[in-house]
Amino acid sequence: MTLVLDDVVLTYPDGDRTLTALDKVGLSVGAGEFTAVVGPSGSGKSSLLAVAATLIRPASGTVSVAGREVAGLRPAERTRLRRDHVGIVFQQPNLLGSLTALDQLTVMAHMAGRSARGAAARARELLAATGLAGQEHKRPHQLSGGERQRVNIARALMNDPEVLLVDEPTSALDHRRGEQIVKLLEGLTRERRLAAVMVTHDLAQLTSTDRVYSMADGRLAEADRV
Ligand SMILES: Nc1ncnc2c1ncn2[C@@H]1O[C@H](COP(=O)(O)OP(=O)(O)OP(=O)(O)O)[C@@H](O)[C@H]1O
Repeated sequence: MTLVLDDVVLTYPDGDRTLTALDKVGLSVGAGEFTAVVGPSGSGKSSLLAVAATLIRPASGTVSVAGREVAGLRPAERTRLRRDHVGIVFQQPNLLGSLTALDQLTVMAHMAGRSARGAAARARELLAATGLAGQEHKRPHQLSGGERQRVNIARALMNDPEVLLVDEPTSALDHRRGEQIVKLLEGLTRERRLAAVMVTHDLAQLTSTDRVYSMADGRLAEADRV
C-alpha cells in the first residue's frame, strides 16, 4: 500500500479542553486506486489530508507514505518525503498571477533542484495530459476556472508523486466542469499509478472512485456507494 494511516488520532487544543479531529482513523490506498472521502463541514476531512500530507503530526497512530513511516523522520527528511512523493491539490488553485501555466510547473522543479530543461519537457507533457496543450504561455487571468484547476493538478504531479491528495477540487466549478475534473483525476490516477484521496462534498462525483469513505466527528468508515 502506498498510503497507510493506522489508528491515527489528531487533537487540537480547544479552550481548556481538547478537540478530537481524527479519532482512530485507518485508511490504506494502493497504487492506481482512487478513493473519496465525504462528510459534513468540520468532520475532519481537511485534517485527514493534512496528516496524510505529513503537514501535521498526529498525537498517536502511524502514517506511512511511499513505504516510509513518517514518525521517525527528521523535519528535513519529512519535507523531502512530501516534496518528492506527495502531490497536493488545494481547493483554490493558488496560482501565481504573473507566471505562465508552464512556469507555474517549472518553478516546482526549480525548488526541488531539478534541471531546467528536463523540467520544461515534463511540464509540457503534464499540461498536455491535463488538456492544456497550446495554453502553456497563458497566465491565470487568461484561463477559465476549470483550466486553472487543471494547471493546479498538473503542478501537483510535477515531482512525480506516488500519493495524490485532493481537497474539494470541484467546489468552485459548475457541474459539467466539475465532472470533467474528476474524470481527469481518475484517468491520471490509473495511468500514473497514483494512490489518490479526494475529499468532496459532491456526491454526484463518486461514480469514478474505487472506494468511498464517510467521515463524521473525526471517525472514518467505508460507505456504501450512493
Ligand atoms: N488548527 C486548528 N485548531 C483548532 N481546531 C481546528 C483546527 N483545524 C481544524 N480544527 C477543528 O477540527 C475539526 C475538524 O476540522 P476539519 O477542517 O478537518 O474538517 P473538514 O471536514 O475539513 O471541514 P470543512 O469541510 O469545513 O473544511 C473542526 O471541529 C475544526 O473546527
